Amino acid sequence: MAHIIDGKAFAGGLRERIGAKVADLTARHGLKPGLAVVLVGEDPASQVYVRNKGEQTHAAGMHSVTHRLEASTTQADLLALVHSLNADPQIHGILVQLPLPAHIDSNAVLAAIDPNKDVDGFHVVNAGRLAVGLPGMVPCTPLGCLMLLKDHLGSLKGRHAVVVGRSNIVGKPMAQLLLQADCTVTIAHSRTADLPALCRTADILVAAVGRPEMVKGDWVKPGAVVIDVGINRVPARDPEAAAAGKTRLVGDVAYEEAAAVAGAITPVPGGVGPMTIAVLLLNTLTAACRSHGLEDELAEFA
Ligand SMILES: Nc1nc2c(c(=O)[nH]1)N[C@@H](CN(C=O)c1ccc(C(=O)N[C@@H](CCC(=O)O)C(=O)O)cc1)CN2
Repeated sequence: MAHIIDGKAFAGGLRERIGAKVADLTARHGLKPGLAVVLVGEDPASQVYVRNKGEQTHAAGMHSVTHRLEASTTQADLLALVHSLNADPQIHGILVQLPLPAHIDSNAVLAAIDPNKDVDGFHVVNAGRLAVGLPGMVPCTPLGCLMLLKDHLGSLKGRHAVVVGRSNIVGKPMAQLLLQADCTVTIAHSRTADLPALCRTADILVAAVGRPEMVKGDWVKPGAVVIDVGINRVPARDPEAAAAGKTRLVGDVAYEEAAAVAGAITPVPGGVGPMTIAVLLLNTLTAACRSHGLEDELAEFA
């Protein structure tokens, strides 16, 4: 049976270290990192994530501001808010929660965020910095996955990593990070020929496709490390509960089957998910330190 990679525990430890660093920075330099989160509309999952972001930012001793806007907010009003946050010296990180309502062009909004305050790492300038190996803001979920992998494996050098999924916010940055860590990287997707056979060649298999339990146990090479980025809500197992509308969370990996073959695996929930917000705090700390020429303070998080 595979080792279970406990992302929840790792994220808790990381948040504690960030909190200690924030207290230290505030005492020595009067610097209090500030994060602004913008939510448009009432998507229930987004409301939970945004509330958690606010609570965890506050718990880490940071300045936390949440802007909750109505679903009917115009793109022009949202852009005006982003511009005002870009100009606010108390705000070092800006995050616009996705998805945005359909009438808003997400790319236009992400492009309006100052790249140095783009703690999501979604701005094209940060995607470019990552691609060419320059310091920038790195998307939270892939960076969290990399941290879990390094914590479990140590060096990733020479390993074959297969990333299933080619999104701009997970698949592509994940592949870039694995490449920087000296992996041999293959990006696969729904049109990849014989996906199961390709996955079976992976020492590190990252599933980020958004399809419940798509990656089966016989897609996993014995001993491989499986990182499940998926968060899918499906009907509860119990038919009565399902009929009553109860749901459960599953990843993109058929967990039981894969855990029987893998060397290590992240569960859902409790694996990659909690890393997303912990790394958001780290990115906010990073943005704050860089804005004050205090990059050296970040050495312990490298
Ligand atoms: N602007 C952004 N929007 C979205 C992002 C993002 O990184 N930036 N990611 C996701 C949602 N997300 C954070 O925003 C997020 C998703 C999941 C978790 C998490 O801790 N998941 C738990 C389970 C939670 C549950 O019970 O529902 C887990 O996997 O253990 C945190 C943050 C989309 N939008």
